Amino acid sequence: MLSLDLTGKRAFVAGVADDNGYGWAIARALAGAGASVCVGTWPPVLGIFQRLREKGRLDFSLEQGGEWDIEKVYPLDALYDTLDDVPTELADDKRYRGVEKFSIQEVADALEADHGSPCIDVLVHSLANGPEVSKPLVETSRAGYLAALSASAYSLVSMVQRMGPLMRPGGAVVSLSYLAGERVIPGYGGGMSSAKSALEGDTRTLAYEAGRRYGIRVNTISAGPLASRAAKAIGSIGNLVEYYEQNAALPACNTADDVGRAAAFLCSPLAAAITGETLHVDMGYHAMGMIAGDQLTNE
Ligand SMILES: NC(=O)c1ccc[n+]([C@@H]2O[C@H](COP(=O)([O-])OP(=O)(O)OC[C@H]3O[C@@H](n4cnc5c(N)ncnc54)[C@H](O)[C@@H]3O)[C@@H](O)[C@H]2O)c1
Repeated sequence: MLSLDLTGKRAFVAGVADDNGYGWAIARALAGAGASVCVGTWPPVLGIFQRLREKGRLDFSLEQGGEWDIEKVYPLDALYDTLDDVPTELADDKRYRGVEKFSIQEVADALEADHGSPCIDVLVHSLANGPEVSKPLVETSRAGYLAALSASAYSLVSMVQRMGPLMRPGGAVVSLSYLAGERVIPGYGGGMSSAKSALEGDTRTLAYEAGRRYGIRVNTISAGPLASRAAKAIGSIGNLVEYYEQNAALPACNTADDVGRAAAFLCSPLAAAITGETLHVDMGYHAMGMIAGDQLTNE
């Protein structure tokens, strides 16, 4: 039988702060396939994530039964490449108090110090941030647009640049994109649609460059809507889920675990020839050119 086996592999999943989002579902699927999983958590939500974990409020169950656990949580703010990029004002920000070594390079150094080099087989980028996401693009400020691109797209480039050297040949990178990068989704503003376009374009270029340099693959998953903490902050996510349930090719909305399993496949040897790809995991919604009428669904 073909098996999706990641035994003996280590994954670093950036963008995990609760058990609702895509990052968690991907971590769970990777662990279910046998990988050991480290996560990167944004400092402002690190304390709450650690408290949830200590109090046993995170669902560590595996789909096939049994439980998994996180190998190590690393604080990570993907806006900053090195310690020199961290603004001094952050020292006074109580959300960052007591948290150190959270720039991308410092996390790469910490991974190397903990596990040696090379030490990573799977690198997951499951994070995004756009301070003006609720503003239409046409009303977005330059600062808001660039902040969205910096947190949500350049962060992938920086992670591959700084963690690629820690990856074993045959390894794989996966990020999370959204249909707004290629089609108009009203309400997904603030330059976030531009950030997803950049993420998908960069996936192709990085597939070539990191493929030649480190022998790794780089893909992105364009996922359907999920009521994660980040998506709830944007609002109207419930309507979007309902819209997919009515109008996707398969009339349903994908689950977080659907995306988790697809990511685990992309990171496994089963996908050894797949790189530079944007894989839609959205019940085929992306393929629709016109929404389905009842007469078609009832046939
Ligand atoms: N939820 C959806 O409907 C949907 C659809 C398609 C794609 N996505 C993408 O999936 C990915 C994960 O999002 P999610 O919806 O699962 O929400 P989520 O809230 O679970 O994950 C987003 C994570 O990004 C982290 N983050 C924000 N700014 C950061 C920074 N500067 N440095 C490090 N981490 C930072 C947050 O703390 C959070 O843990 C994102 O790229 C998102 O755009 C989400």
